Amino acid sequence: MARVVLKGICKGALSASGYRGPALALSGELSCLHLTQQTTAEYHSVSGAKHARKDRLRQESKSGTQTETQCKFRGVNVLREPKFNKGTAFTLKERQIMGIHGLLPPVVFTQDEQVARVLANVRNWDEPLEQYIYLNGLQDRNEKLFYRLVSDNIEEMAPILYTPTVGQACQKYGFIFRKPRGLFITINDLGHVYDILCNFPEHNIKAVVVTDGERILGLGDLGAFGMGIPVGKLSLYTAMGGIPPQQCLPVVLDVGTDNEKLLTSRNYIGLRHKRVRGQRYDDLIEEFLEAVVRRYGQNTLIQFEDFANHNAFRLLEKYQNKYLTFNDDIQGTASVAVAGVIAAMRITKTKLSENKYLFFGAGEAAIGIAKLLMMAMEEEGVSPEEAREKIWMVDSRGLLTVGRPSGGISKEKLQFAKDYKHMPSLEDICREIKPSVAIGAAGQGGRFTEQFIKDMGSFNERPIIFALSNPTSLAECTAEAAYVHTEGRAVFASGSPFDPVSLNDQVFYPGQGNNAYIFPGVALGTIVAGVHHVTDDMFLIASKVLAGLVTDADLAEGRVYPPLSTIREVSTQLATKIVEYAYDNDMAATYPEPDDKESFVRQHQYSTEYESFVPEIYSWPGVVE
Ligand SMILES: NC(=O)C1=CN([C@@H]2O[C@H](COP(=O)(O)OP(=O)(O)OC[C@H]3O[C@@H](n4cnc5c(N)ncnc54)[C@H](OP(=O)(O)O)[C@@H]3O)[C@@H](O)[C@H]2O)C=CC1
Ligand SMILES: CC(=O)C(=O)O
Ligand SMILES: [Mg+2]
Repeated sequence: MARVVLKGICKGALSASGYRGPALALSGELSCLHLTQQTTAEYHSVSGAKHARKDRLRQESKSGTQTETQCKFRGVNVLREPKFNKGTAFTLKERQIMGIHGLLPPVVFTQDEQVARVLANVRNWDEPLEQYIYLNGLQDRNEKLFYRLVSDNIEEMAPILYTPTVGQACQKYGFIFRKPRGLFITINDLGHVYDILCNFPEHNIKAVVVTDGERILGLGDLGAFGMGIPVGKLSLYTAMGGIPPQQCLPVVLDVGTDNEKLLTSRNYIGLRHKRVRGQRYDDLIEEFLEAVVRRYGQNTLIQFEDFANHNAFRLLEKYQNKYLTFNDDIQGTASVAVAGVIAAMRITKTKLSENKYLFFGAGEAAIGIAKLLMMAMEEEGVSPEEAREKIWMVDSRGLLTVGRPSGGISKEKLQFAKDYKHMPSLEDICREIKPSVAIGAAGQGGRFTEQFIKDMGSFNERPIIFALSNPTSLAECTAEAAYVHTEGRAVFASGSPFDPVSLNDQVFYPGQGNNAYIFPGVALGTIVAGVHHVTDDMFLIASKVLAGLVTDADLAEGRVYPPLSTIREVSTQLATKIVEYAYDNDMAATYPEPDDKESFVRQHQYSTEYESFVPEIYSWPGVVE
């Protein structure tokens, strides 16, 4: 059996310089030591002894830039492992070397040809949910092809993998469940959470998205079915932000559900009891966070997603300075909405502080937006009191007022409560306040009625109307309604995508005011810089960068966000600014500080290009194939 010490192993991936890795058997027991091209994608921040060892190993190798992945798969297992499988794109030589010759049809396709085929397949399905299932299957078979398809066709794929279809997928998660993805950690696992994390096959996790499933989009408590959300968000981490999929971990914390329909459904896949609340719930959260840090290091980003209001705010307050964590529904949403408003100011030619804001909804999204708006207004030079005065909020009981007759008011709401008469009707409030900006985030579909929109149009030359609730069915109004009832004068954005609207020979392109414009970039920036915690400043920076990327041509078409097709570049720019901010403010733990932050960010991004599995030895002089 021929054994060689390889200098370079992966054709095209390694220069032949200086590698002193393990010997590679070239005969029957071939184990392919595969060095990926995510060269500097390992972080120098401390993330456990194991990773420190890897870092040392890497520094010792002269190239100093190679990540190594021990690929123990050969034979049919190569085809079964989505991160290595190339399907019909394996070359003849690779098929022979890896013992898969004959297991595939003889044709060898390029990745481009494969993309054309899978795209046609997606389009062949009539129903978005069928397309979702097909895409999940592809992700489970051939990860690079999946991400290439999604990244190259993001405007078409995002509504399938994300809102609105992901909402439908969550509602039917038990029915469409094929193969597990991520970790299901239950309240019964208290005391053993770390052990469960150790069961996850990937070891270099940098980003966790976690939900307890209690407020999935605007669809309410979906319990363990909520897993579709972390899975979908993390697909966007990769497709939109370029964070490698092997560094991403979706988690559902299953503490039960209060959704009676699910509790009695045969298809329900979670714990069949009411939600556990109180101390045991808090213990699970605490143990989970500690276990993540113990397993993957302090600089692991943990995104809280779709927790119910009563937990979201208090958990954010409790943990935001202790862990590298943020709440996407509060902070990510705030950032994208404020970006949209900043961009819209170029249309209305006003300052933020010259506007009056009416929020329909006073929950995570609305309060988060209002607080960030205040920060942005204060940067314009107004006092906190003056900024606060501009903000009016409506919840399920009507206008937020200090003197509410019963039930009190939460501390988050109190800061925006007005000393004003009780007013229950949104339309009446709108007519009384005469806002220039209306932001819907109440999960109550259609509540921006024709009258409401017309009223907004009567007070303002260019009314700003954001219907941010998800999924589409819960949007406060459609794009068409916003444009039609204002004769095309509305500046409109929505949380879920709407098609362009033609009106009087003009086409309007509604913006998608969704936190997906923010979380992939902010996550990428915080991870690569190795920051200890995420600050509100970072979200305001992200707002300003995002708004700055909106061109005059975008605005002329009615867009207050850059086209989604540019999202990878948007995320890269966001991440670059976050990295710059982190170094400028002594928050970065990744050393040495890179001179060129943008290329530093780009070096960490995932490539969907297939790599060769042909050991470089085959190109050495004198080696007979
Ligand atoms: N576009 C985006 O990126 C995002 C969109 N969202 C969407 O925003 C919506 C709300 O999410 P979130 O803020 O987290 O949820 P919360 O549960 O925290 O807040 C919902 C708010 O809506 C209010 N509300 C409910 N029913 C009514 C009603 N009939 N009239 C007036 N107000 C009402 C609630 O009032 P009360 O306080 O009295 O209960 C509460 O203040 C969801 O649809 C979600 O999908 C969320 C995050 C991101
Ligand atoms: C977009 C999002 O995070 C939500 O609707 O909850
Ligand atoms: Mg959410």
